[in-house]
Amino acid sequence: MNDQKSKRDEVRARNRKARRPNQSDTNNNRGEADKPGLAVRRTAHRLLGAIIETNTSFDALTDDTHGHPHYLSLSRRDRALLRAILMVALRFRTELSDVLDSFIDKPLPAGATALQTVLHVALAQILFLDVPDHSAVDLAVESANRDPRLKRFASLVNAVTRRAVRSKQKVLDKIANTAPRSSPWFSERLIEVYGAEKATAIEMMHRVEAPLDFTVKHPQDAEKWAAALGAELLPFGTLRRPHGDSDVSSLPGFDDGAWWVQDAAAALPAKLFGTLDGKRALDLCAAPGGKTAQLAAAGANVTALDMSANRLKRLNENLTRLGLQDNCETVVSSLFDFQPDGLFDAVLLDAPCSSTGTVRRHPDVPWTKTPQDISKLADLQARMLAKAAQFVAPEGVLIFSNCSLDPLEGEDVARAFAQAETMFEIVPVEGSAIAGLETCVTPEGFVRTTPADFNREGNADGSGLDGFFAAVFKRRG
Ligand SMILES: C[S@@+](CC[C@H](N)C(=O)[O-])C[C@H]1O[C@@H](n2cnc3c(N)ncnc32)[C@H](O)[C@@H]1O
Repeated sequence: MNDQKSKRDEVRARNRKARRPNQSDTNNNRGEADKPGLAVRRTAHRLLGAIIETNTSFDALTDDTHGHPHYLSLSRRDRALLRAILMVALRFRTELSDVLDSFIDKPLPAGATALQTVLHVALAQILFLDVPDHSAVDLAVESANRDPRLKRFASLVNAVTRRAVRSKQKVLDKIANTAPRSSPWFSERLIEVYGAEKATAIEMMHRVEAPLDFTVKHPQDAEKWAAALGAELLPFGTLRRPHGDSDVSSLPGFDDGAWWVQDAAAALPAKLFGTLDGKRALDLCAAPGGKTAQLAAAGANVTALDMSANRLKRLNENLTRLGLQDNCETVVSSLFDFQPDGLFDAVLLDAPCSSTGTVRRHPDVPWTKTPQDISKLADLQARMLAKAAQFVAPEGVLIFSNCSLDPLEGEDVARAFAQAETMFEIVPVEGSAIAGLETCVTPEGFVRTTPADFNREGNADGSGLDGFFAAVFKRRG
């Protein structure tokens, strides 16, 4: 448990970097501007409620163009505070519920979701963020007083939040010494798939913010850009910096198009093609384009297809910044409707998935996704893979990948494909193709990463990977 405690302390230290509330809070939330910091708390309540009650994704609600209107009405600084609050409130949702239960004599009334949300937002700030305790308490009580549904609970909110302030250290120690848990279905599924020990290691990593990883356009320049970015060059070519608040567009090399942000595990599938120079490559499900950029930078002539015009627009912007647009044509289409004028030497299907491999960055996933979503997505992926196979030239290579931790969306889809499609054979991945991550090659020759992999003793900031799956198939001649 000492290990857990030190990681826990690091989580707290890192989360404390979140900024203090903006005392000059200027926002358009009518009736809340009179009380500095109130609008951002009330928006946090609304958004957390939407995530939990209607399974709306955190990213959709906090999108800087299409996000929730109350989010868009906040200043830039308040948006950052709101995101920091929601991140910890979701990361530690189960633990916060336990704390709350231990503070009240009888359970909250049925349907008291709004009250629970106000309390979670307050506890998240008191326990995990560098926000003055009195602000967190006062603004929670004020929020309750201004909500007709919650007015009668204002004294309860006051009592619970003050108790959290008084017993903060004891509560944090208890959390540090308790095995991490997420939403019940998700935690149970991790144990079922990975066993209790690895599941705990994965959930421990889900408490910690992911580092910031970069892929460099020209691998021969990796050391130069590592020095310029203050990043570490990892054995498999990714540059890694501890997570920080820096705006990536202000980092050296951004304007030169020298690198792009991409988790180390997300960079693995495209590397498995080997030499691509001059080959015809098809990137199905391409946007926002991290893997398209890898294929284009490796010298392939890429066709990047995605059914989302908006996301392809972002892909085009990214490729233009990277100076790779001439190596790539884009197609807005569902892959099921795509009719290319020839076959491809290399086809990548980075399929839509439950994203359970990205919980470090998207702590809402265990609360917004369900086991039913996983089954539906696995069916869709199987159909997509069968379709993708039709675009592969004889002797061509097909790679199937996604960022789910669930083998229903990974290993099972790949195995079923290999059995059904006799024109294709599995090409077992060689450990040397992902040097430094050899243990992530499965006995069948697939790549399987989890956040508990690449765990470096004494370097929690530099540890971990997104959960990813990749399988390589070759079409017979
Ligand atoms: C996991 S994301 C791809 C990430 C991308 N490969 C990258 O590395 O940046 C999945 C993408 O699949 C696209 N998509 C979903 N269904 C599709 C379909 N039937 N045809 C084409 N694209 C689809 C989505 O719009 C989304 O952009």
